[in-house]
Amino acid sequence: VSPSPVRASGGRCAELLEDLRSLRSKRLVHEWSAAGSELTGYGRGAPPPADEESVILPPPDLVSSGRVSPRFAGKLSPLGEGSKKLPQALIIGVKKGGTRALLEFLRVHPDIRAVGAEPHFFDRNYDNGLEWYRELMPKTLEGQITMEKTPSYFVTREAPARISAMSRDTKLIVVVRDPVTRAISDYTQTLSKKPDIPSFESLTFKNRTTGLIDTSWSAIQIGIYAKHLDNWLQYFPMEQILFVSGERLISDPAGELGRVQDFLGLKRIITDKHFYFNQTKGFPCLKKAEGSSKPHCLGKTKGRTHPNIDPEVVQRLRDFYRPFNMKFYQMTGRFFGWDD
Ligand SMILES: Nc1ncnc2c1ncn2[C@@H]1O[C@H](COP(=O)(O)OS(=O)(=O)O)[C@@H](OP(=O)(O)O)[C@H]1O
Repeated sequence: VSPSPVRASGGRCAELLEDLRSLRSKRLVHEWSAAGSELTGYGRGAPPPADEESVILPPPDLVSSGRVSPRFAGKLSPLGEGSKKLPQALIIGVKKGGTRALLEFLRVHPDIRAVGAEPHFFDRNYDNGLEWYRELMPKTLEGQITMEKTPSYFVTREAPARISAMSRDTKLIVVVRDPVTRAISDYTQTLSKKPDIPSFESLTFKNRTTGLIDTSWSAIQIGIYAKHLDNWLQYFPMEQILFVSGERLISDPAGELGRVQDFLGLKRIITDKHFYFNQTKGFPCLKKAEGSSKPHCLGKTKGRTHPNIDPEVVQRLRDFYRPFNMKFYQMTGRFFGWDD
């Protein structure tokens, strides 16, 4: 399924609407199994690759005319009441940090309404305009928070200014994960789509003999969190950014969700009662997913087995990231424990 928007024109509308209907039902099937999202333009010097889930954006002209069913935007209130609002909170990153898990867990909260797919508005689709973006949102009632997640925002240079122009009060959430594991996870995702890419070890180095790391490789670049955060701090105060530990989101999901609910000013409704540890999956899962009474784990693209990486290369990467991690702990006032 192509992640790029399709444009409708004149007489082709009915046909396109039909296509969209079928694409949307595919998206719904894929929502939790999250099969989509794979990387394009992967390579040295290329911008950080796409990482979205199964993204199917409705065509801008259909969205603005209000003719597209709001199903893209997630659940409606039972009577279809409320109005679409621009998001007050965003999960901006990081890619492979655990952003899908966080969003799906948050959606259990009755005061949160979220878009299922990644809109990529503040990076790829900004030219479509804020009205286009607002149309993608689910309807909310008074007091409910509208959210979306697009992990590439964290590394998009223009994103802080654009989000601040939408609203200086936007609350930002970043799920961070050990940058070395994150890089391997990122590589694993690419490898699953393109089995012929070079080894992780060879992509890591500019020059293996001198041990010079290739920081232009997006898998490495994304993990220099302190550098990216600097860019956000030009536009947002630290109090408006919450950092969620990707590791703790797995070992103590209720604990991290407690912090997120506090940050969003919500009652702590999501608690340890909502989770169980699924032995087969090896991850926490929801006892009941939003709008369902059945247990739910994330799909098979979440929690993949990583290939074994040469331990010397892993160590070299640990040494590379250490000073950036220290800086990041200092900036955020939170110790994430990646360098023990
Ligand atoms: N509960 C639960 N279930 C399954 N997976 C979980 C969960 N919590 C966190 N994770 C971790 O989320 C990692 C994928 O991160 P993202 O969802 O941010 O990826 S993406 O950027 O949207 O592609 C994914 O990375 P990999 O393990 O490398 O596949 C998981 O480790």
